[in-house]
Amino acid sequence: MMMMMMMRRISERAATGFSKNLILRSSASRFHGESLDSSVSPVLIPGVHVFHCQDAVGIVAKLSDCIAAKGGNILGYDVFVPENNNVFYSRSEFIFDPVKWPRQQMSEDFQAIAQRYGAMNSVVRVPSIDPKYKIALLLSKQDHCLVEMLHRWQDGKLPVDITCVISNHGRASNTHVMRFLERHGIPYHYVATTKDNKREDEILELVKDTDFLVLARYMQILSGKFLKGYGKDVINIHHGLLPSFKGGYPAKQAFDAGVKLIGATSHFVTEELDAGPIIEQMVESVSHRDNLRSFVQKSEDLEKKCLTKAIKSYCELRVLPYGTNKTVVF
Ligand SMILES: Nc1nc2c(c(=O)[nH]1)N[C@@H](CN(C=O)c1ccc(C(=O)N[C@@H](CCC(=O)O)C(=O)O)cc1)CN2
Repeated sequence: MMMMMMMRRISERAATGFSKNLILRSSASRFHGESLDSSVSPVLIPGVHVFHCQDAVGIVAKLSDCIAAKGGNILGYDVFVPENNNVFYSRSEFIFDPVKWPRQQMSEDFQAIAQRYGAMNSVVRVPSIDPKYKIALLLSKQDHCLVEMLHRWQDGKLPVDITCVISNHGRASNTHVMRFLERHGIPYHYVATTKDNKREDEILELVKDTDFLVLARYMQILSGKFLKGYGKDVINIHHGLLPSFKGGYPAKQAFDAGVKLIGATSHFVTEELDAGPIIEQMVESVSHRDNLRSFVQKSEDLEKKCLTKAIKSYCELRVLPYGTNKTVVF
């Protein structure tokens, strides 16, 4: 539900669009097919479109015609039509000339098809024109997930704007994390919580302008009131292979259970703890030679990779709600 609100919100924002016909050479490419005019070869930029509607004949044709009619060239096209379930999902990657297909017109063209098919989701993004997703990161005491996300963000692998970091634990200003945040102008908000006061209203105020939230080992259970008040997607990383070992200390639960596979799970946050739609999972073998310390270390390594992959997929419009508690991840 929340993710659909998020997708719809992005779609609304995209529709109000960015009509700047910027030609950004940094992420542009030259189409090496037959050029329409040998004197001027257009600078083409990438776009992504995801679509989810009731299944019907001709949707792919309609969507591909929409792109081709404006001179766009489809580079990749994923379609999913589950059996016994009359729905259609697609994700297309294309390049186009923003002079020939202005950003606002692109939104209107896809919106017209979405209306024709009564689409549940239709979201288009042009990464080099549209603003990056704004996110806030929430964490508690451990910061290995935060550090990984900051490093991936710094090397450009996470195309987001980190508006702030919020934690219910304070951190000394001379730590690596705090120095990094200060260097990059990312505010750190220490919001101490107690069992009786989770200070959710203050957190809501701090995150009101974000597009989605990331819980990077945030050890407080968010209330349904908070999730409804925020109204957009919240992504969590659980250092266990859900649905096994929900709740606290999953690595110890797994160790005590004598498992031979441990894992990490990134999922959407719902009111019920560790029960939201799964986005990404990663696993690693363990054996009798492992101890609790190596379980925890391996879990943390998986956790970091799983979370950043999930966030990247989400930003690339690869993740769509499917049924009541699943996802399609293209
Ligand atoms: N509404 C939701 N909130 C949160 C979710 C979620 O799925 N739905 N995920 C958690 C993260 N998490 C596991 O990944 C988790 C966090 C906290 C606990 C827990 O038992 N917390 C204790 C307090 C522990 C402490 O203060 O150190 C509690 O709240 O009583 C279990 C699992 C984030 N929030």
